[in-house]
Amino acid sequence: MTPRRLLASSQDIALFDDAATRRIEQRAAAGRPEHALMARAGVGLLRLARAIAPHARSAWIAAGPGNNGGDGLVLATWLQRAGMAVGVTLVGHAGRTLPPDAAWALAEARAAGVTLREDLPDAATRARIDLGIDALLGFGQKRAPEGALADAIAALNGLRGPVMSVDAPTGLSTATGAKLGDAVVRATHTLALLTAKPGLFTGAGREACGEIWFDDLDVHPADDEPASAWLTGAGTAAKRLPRRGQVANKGTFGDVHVAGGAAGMVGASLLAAHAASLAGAGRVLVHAHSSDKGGVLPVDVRHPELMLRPVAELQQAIRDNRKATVVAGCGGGDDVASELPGGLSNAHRLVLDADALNAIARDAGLRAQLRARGARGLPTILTPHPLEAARLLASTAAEVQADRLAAARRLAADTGAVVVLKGSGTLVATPHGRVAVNPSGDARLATAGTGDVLAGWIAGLWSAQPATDAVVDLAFDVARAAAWIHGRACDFTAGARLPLVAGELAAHMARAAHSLAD
Ligand SMILES: NC(=O)C1=CN([C@@H]2O[C@H](COP(=O)(O)OP(=O)(O)OC[C@H]3O[C@@H](n4cnc5c(N)ncnc54)[C@H](OP(=O)(O)O)[C@@H]3O)[C@@H](O)[C@H]2O)[C@@H](O)CC1
Ligand SMILES: Nc1ncnc2c1ncn2[C@@H]1O[C@H](COP(=O)(O)OP(=O)(O)O)[C@@H](O)[C@H]1O
Ligand SMILES: [K+]
Repeated sequence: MTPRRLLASSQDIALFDDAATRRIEQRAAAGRPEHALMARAGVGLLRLARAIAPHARSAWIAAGPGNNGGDGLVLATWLQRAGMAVGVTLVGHAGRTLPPDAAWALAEARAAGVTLREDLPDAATRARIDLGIDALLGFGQKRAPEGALADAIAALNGLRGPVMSVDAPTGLSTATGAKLGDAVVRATHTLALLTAKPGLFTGAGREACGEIWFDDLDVHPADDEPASAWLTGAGTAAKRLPRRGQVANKGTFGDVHVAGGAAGMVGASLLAAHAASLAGAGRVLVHAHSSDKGGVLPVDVRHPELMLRPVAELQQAIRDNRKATVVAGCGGGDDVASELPGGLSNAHRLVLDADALNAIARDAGLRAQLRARGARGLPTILTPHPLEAARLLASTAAEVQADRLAAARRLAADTGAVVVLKGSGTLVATPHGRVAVNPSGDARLATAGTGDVLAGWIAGLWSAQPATDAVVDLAFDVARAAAWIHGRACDFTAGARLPLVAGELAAHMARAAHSLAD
């Protein structure tokens, strides 16, 4: 297999944590001649290096003390043989015994006449480098790079041309996507080797990696090892597009009730409601708290299909329609708390966002009710951003971000709900520990109200699904599909520099969904 780009995959991609990658590496090495895997890694690196810098005449490789450095040395040998001016800085080698594969790669580089040094290239030399290679540390890194490693990272980040990270950017945890310290390589391209690792796709990973490519070294890792997590592919989102059969009527696609919209925040509930209707719901009813206080419009004139109803009608409506989907908390304020006991007991499908999550974080009784729902087979999807997740976990946003996968898994297990942990590389986790990482979207979504649109889209898409699959599987799929379309909407805007305004997001999501159906 030649290296391939991962972020635009149609299929889900298996991700493997460090322990699983280690097992895969050991099994693969045992069945091959000595150094064959590392030699094969060098071929993949050469192919991508040629693709990203086809006219490069000089390359600088920063090679660390382990097998990641070994991969870089194999690449250095190939580039040297191809006639390129190649310089290698060996970082952290002094006083260490190299692992056998890396020692072999060093001997090969030396034999090929590669210039090996221990100091960094000076400024004048750096200005002439066409391609930088970060082969300092890969998935063996567990602590912050310091000293000579940090200096080499700074030198790589100061290059004017492309920088390719071997397997992972140095300074990034391949397991969690968190920065290990202050020094992190900011690559233009990263080639994941052998396995795709979750940390590349979430938290600080995307920013550090640049374009992410993958070469499985012909090992097919998923054959013998269960995936630790999955990267969502377009096919998963396409699979959940509602089918609108010829004889369907609006009842086929269900009702969504939106509970939220405190004074000054009515827009949040309308954003969610509009998204729910575009995503597929048959009818959408908005119960905004401010309407009871005389503050709401009798109609959303831009979206007159939305039915604006008093809050007082919500509980009865949920009891009367046992198939309704409820989304609570968007622009909720404190008032939404009073709707939660009834919603948690009776809503057939429940999406909880923003202030509904904050209310549950404050109230042990509501938390117990949430868990009891799951035990009764009633599915819930929670859509926290990191701070809301931290409140539910009695933790801090920084702790959540330090290991987003663990936080999402723990919250899902604690609550019995499917958890959508938002942010760069949104995660979707089930109570039994399944995790999907969303590859679409970028910081154009970092504007007020885009989370309300996501919650509403989830509810609308869910409402339109027939109840054929197991409840948790369906909730997991719907959340993954909605997150994928939400991110994909970025590609339907005018350009990369301007934000995606929440009021226009659902229409862009509809375009993204249509492009999937084509
Ligand atoms: N074998 C093969 O055939 C294949 C290998 N492959 C390649 O191997 C890479 C993994 O290699 P690896 O296990 O040797 O770990 P690597 O990331 O090079 O780190 C080296 C050592 O550095 C140390 N260290 C860590 N952090 C540090 C810090 N902050 N500051 C200072 N030191 C630090 C730490 O050792 P410690 O000091 O903890 O004893 C660590 O063990 C993988 O990413 C891929 O590129 C693949 O191509 C598949 C084929
Ligand atoms: N840098 C980013 N990359 C990808 N998605 C992002 C980024 N920043 C924000 N988002 C997405 O935008 C949405 C913001 O939601 P949220 O934080 O709840 O804001 P709000 O409450 O204002 O709606 C989430 O879906 C989040 O995943
Ligand atoms: K690296």
